Amino acid sequence: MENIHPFVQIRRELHQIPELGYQEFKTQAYLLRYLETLPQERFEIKKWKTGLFVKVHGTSPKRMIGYRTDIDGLPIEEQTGLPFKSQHEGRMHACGHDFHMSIALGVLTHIVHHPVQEDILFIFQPAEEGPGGAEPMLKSDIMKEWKPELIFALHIAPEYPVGTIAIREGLLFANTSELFIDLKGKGGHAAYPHQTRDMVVAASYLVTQLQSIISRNIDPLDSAVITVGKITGGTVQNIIAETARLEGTIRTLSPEAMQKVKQRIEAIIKGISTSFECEAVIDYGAMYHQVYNHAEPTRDFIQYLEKKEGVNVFICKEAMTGEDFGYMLKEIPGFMFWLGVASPYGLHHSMLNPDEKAIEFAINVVSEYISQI
Ligand SMILES: CC(=O)N[C@@H](CCC[C@H](N)C(=O)O)C(=O)O
Repeated sequence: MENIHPFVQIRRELHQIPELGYQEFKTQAYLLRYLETLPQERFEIKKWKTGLFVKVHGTSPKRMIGYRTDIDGLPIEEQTGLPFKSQHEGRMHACGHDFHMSIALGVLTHIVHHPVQEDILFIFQPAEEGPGGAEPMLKSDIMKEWKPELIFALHIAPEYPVGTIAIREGLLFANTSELFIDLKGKGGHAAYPHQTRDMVVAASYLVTQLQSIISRNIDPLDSAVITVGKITGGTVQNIIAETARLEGTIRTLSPEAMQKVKQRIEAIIKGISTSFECEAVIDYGAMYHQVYNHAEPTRDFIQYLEKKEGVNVFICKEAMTGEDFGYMLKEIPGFMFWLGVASPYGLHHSMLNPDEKAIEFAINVVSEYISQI
């Protein structure tokens, strides 16, 4: 029989029950059940919506250190065919939050059994993929009372091998904003387009015009992304569509570029509604502040990693991914890093299959880092 590492087993169990933001009821119950198996006098738990705060007591605390993990899954139908694949139809841990949680539980367990001087606050945060849990958790009464002086988090990185930690001082992840555009024209018979205002055609022009913002309005030495991930519209093949909806996301390397992109989107939408005689409504949904690693704690962490055997530290470029952990770093000094998990398929892919050896590696690296702070 295969000898499975206990936190790999936990990852596999969590992998089977992915839930969307603020619906993480089974996940929260799973985490609580696990915490019941540990010596209760060593920590305090406070529930926050579908998330949790767990404060592990230090031996003679002078400050509190925060370690945050996200807990939600994505609306993706898993295609890995793994024996422990998602049991929730149309839901998948395709961004590694199952890894993040099992690593956090592994570190928490280590700290419970090997007490450290400082109080350690484990933050199990819902809704990272949207609509965002970090900002409201930060503003909660619990975090006013339990406010760490240093905070950090990790994210799995399919493109790096196990053993690699990628990090940089300053900007790590982009500013993000969701983007929803509803178009309303006039439907009708497919054979009489002149009597209608076709929103499939309007939406098609709109998608290509949006891309011109990136190529013509953003400084080529700066960077921005507009991705339209979903288009819906119309009812059947021989009826002209009265409505269409675009769902997407905007990514920029600076808050200023985000403002510029939004101004241009609004100008383009005005043009579309004039030329296609339609109504157009924009909703920006959830916005995430950039993830900006503070210099001193990042340098300290890199120095710690460089001394540690078996760790390959890679100073990476910034990425256009978003993370609402950026809100926590806006208020509290700290950092985020990428953890190599060597998967041929990337984040948000239905075949994502990270190498589970990264779990034990990360538990060891993070536990030891906390122990030596
Ligand atoms: C690490 C990661 O993949 N994060 C997500 C965050 C999504 C924020 C929001 N729903 C948006 O799409 O703007 C990402 O897609 O980068």
